[in-house]
Amino acid sequence: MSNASYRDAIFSTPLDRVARFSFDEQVVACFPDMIRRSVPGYGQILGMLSLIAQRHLRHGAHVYDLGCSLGASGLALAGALEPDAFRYTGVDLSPAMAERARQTFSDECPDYAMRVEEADIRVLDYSPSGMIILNFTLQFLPPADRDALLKRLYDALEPGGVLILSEKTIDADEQDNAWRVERYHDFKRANGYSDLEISQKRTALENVLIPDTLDALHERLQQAGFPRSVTWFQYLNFASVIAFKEA
Ligand SMILES: C[S@@+](CC[C@H](N)C(=O)[O-])C[C@H]1O[C@@H](n2cnc3c(N)ncnc32)[C@H](O)[C@@H]1O
Ligand SMILES: O=C(O)C(=O)C[C@]1(C(=O)O)C=C[C@@H](O)C=C1
Repeated sequence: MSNASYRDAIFSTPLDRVARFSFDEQVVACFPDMIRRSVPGYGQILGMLSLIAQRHLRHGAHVYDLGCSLGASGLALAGALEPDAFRYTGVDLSPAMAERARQTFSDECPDYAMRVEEADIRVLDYSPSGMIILNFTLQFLPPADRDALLKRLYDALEPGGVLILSEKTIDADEQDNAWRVERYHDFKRANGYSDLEISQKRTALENVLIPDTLDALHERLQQAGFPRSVTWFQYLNFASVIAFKEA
């Protein structure tokens, strides 16, 4: 597959039937553009990952990036840390994503220990890790599967390890939620998406991306065993949380 990246125009023409959103070849081909124009603060979240790693990661520790897509988090870490500072495993269920992430790492950071596994993160046999990144992935799992996964990740973390959980969120208050969603649509319009694209993408994501409230995310983390979790980033209906395992 080519490593070229295209502008996201998937929902730009009227579709008779909008199919359920999936991470297929068409999405892979424009994913960097799609996520940058669709997730408020995406670049800032990536930039902060390496600063968090510098503070919390033991030298040479293992890092998981679950639902790694094209490996943007891994590239951000490799861009800021020395090759012996960490070992990285990206995991993605989409064959097209995993294949391209693998290619990107061998092209862009051949001196770093970067692996990509094509697997379902719900059934993976986890190795001990110092840091686990779940960037906009938990939201795509059926809600009933989320607590069990977080518990397994807590168990896989070494003492003092951290989990970074970034998600699209929903507000419990209907009026607050409506305001955030409307401003999010303004954000998308300002990034060049038309009303048609916004509306068809919304339909495609229905029952595929099921957001939790920020409170529910903290609750899930606590249930999983984490004694402490902190919201370190929020921009409209997108947020990132860090959860700490006891040292
Ligand atoms: C929004 S993308 C993640 C973006 C990526 N973390 C980043 O920062 O660029 C969600 C990814 O999760 C993957 N995914 C969804 N369900 C999965 C599962 N059960 N196991 C592994 N990967 C999964 C999808 O294939 C997709 O690539
Ligand atoms: O476009 C949207 O409405 C989104 O929710 C953005 C979002 C996400 O949050 O994961 C949805 C699908 C793509 O993976 C990229 C970004």
